[in-house]
Amino acid sequence: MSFPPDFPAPLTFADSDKSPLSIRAKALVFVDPRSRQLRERAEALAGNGQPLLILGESGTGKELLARYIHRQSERGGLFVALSCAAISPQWGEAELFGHVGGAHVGAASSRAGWFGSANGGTLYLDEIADLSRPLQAKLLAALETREVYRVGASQALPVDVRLVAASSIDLGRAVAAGTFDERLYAYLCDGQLLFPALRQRVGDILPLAEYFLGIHASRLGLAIPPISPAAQAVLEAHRWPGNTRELENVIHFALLLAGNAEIGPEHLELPGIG
Ligand SMILES: Nc1ncnc2c1ncn2[C@@H]1O[C@H](COP(=O)(O)OP(=O)(O)OP(=O)(O)O)[C@@H](O)[C@H]1O
Repeated sequence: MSFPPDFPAPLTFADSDKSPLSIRAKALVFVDPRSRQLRERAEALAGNGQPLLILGESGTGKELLARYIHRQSERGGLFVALSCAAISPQWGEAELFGHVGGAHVGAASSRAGWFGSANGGTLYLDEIADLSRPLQAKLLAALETREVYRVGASQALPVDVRLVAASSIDLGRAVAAGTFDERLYAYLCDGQLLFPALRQRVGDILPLAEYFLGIHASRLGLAIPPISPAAQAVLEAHRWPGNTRELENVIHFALLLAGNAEIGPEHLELPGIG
C-alpha cells in the first residue's frame, strides 16, 4: 500500500480480529479531520463499557468502527455482529436469547443464542430499528438486568454484554412514529457516534482508494497502478451514495479494467463518466 508521505498510517487490526466471516478490512483508514475526530471519540468511549449507538449511512464503516471499539475496550469475550433484518420473525427470541432443548420443533439441544455468545464481549446489532418491538423490549430488559432467559427456561442466566447498535435511520423519528422503544432509545442515547458520509470527509477518499487498490492488487498479483490526477479529481467530486463500500467496488473494477496501467477517469464506473 503506498500512501503519500503526509497521510498518517492506517490503524491495523490484529490477525485474531480478522475472522474469515468478517468484513475484509485489515485496517481503519481515517485521514480526514472529521473521521479522526470520530476515532478520538470512539477511543474515549471504548473503555467504559457503556452502550453505544453508531449512526451513519449504509457503507460508511459502522461495523468496522464497532470492531475497533471492541478491540480498544479490551473486553475478553467475542465481538458478535448481527443484522437485525436477518433475525427470523418466527424464532427471533430463540435466535437472540437462546433456547433450552426441546423448546421448539427442530431444536433438540439447547443453544446460547447471539446474546449469550457475546457474553463478556460486544454484541453489534446492525440496523437496530429493524428489531421487532417485543424483541426491543426483551433486549433492553436483558441489558438492564444483566440476565437472560433462554426460550423455555424457567431460570435466568447472568450475562455481561456490551451493546453497540447501528442505524442508518434517525431513531428519534422512529420513536415519534411509534416503531422504536423510547426506553431503548434513551438507553443508547448518551453514547452516540455520528459517522459522516464519505462525501462529507473528502480527505478520506484518496487514502481509501489507495488502500483498496493495494488490497486488490496484492490479491490479484498485480503491481499497484497509480491513479491519474484527473481520476483523483473525479473520485473526490463524486457524491458516493454507497459510501466506502461503493468506493471499494469502483476501485476494484477500475483495477480489473486498467491492469497495471495508470487508472484514468475512463476506468471509473461512475455516472457521467466514460
Ligand atoms: N475507514 C475505513 N478503512 C478501511 N476500510 C473501510 C473503512 N470504512 C469502511 N471500510 C470498508 O468498507 C466496507 C463497508 O464498511 P462497513 O460494513 O463497516 O459499513 P456499514 O456502515 O456497517 O455498512 P451497512 O450499514 O451497510 O452494514 C467494508 O468492506 C469495510 O471494511
